[in-house]
Amino acid sequence: MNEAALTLEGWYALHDFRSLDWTAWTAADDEERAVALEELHAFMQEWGPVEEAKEGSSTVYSIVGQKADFVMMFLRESLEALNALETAFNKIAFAQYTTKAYSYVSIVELSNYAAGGTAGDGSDPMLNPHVAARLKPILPQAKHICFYPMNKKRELADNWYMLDMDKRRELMHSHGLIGRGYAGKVKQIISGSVGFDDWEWGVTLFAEDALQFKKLVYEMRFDEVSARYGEFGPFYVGNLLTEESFEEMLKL
Ligand code: VOV
Repeated sequence: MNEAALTLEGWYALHDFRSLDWTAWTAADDEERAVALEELHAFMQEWGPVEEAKEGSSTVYSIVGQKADFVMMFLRESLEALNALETAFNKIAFAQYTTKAYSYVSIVELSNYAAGGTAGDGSDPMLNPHVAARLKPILPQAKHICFYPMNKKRELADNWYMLDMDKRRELMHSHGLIGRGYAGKVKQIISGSVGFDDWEWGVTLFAEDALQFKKLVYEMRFDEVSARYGEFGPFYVGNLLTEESFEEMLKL
């Protein structure tokens, strides 16, 4: 049997994409809208204490284009906690003015291809602050988000899972080098979703300049890992929503 890469897992992730039902929102009266906004505010107010307690991280971005209107991204300790969050959202009055657009379930993942950092000596990798910060990341309040799911190909001629460990490590090294060229411009969170969702990984990118998403993803297309083995799902791109800008977006 071929050697699987060892993976470390951190927080579970839910990307919860919703669309606004503008017909229902505009048909509601001022009081109904006020109640909905108040409950949305209360829902979002709970995110801060969770982050302070280091039990997770949360953020919300608008989505540009027709695939969705906004995405709430949650990182939590367990699938139960993610489940409780989506149910809690569904119960608030504001949710009645939204429809479900898409969702993605995964877990923040680090593999041992780039050996440095991932402990192989039996010690608890979470004791390494760099590893801990990667696996349980506080989501940056970057202006833009880009999310897409992806697979590594399993075709007869091009099968990632049939490559030996040394070859995969070599290819991932080159992948990492391209990524490093975007240090300070793009922050990536890679989450594994084999057994959890329809693709093998979720890729979440954050940047102050959205153009850097295009530059990075394009450059990576020429790297063998992506050029030969990458398969990509739908792309979602959007803008950071604060409580204020979220309300502004909903103002009639
Ligand atoms: C923003 C920069 C950036 C940087 C620095 C970076 C580096 C690295 C390193 C060092 C490693 C290996 C160790 C680990 O961390 O697991 C990875 C791992 C991974 N990556 Fe990456 N990646 C980036 C960015 C980055 C992008 C933009 C994509 C999407 C690919 C594209 O074509 O659209 C991606 C994908 C992945 C995936 C799916 C994995 C897991 C592969 C597996 O088979 O297990 N990644 N990645």
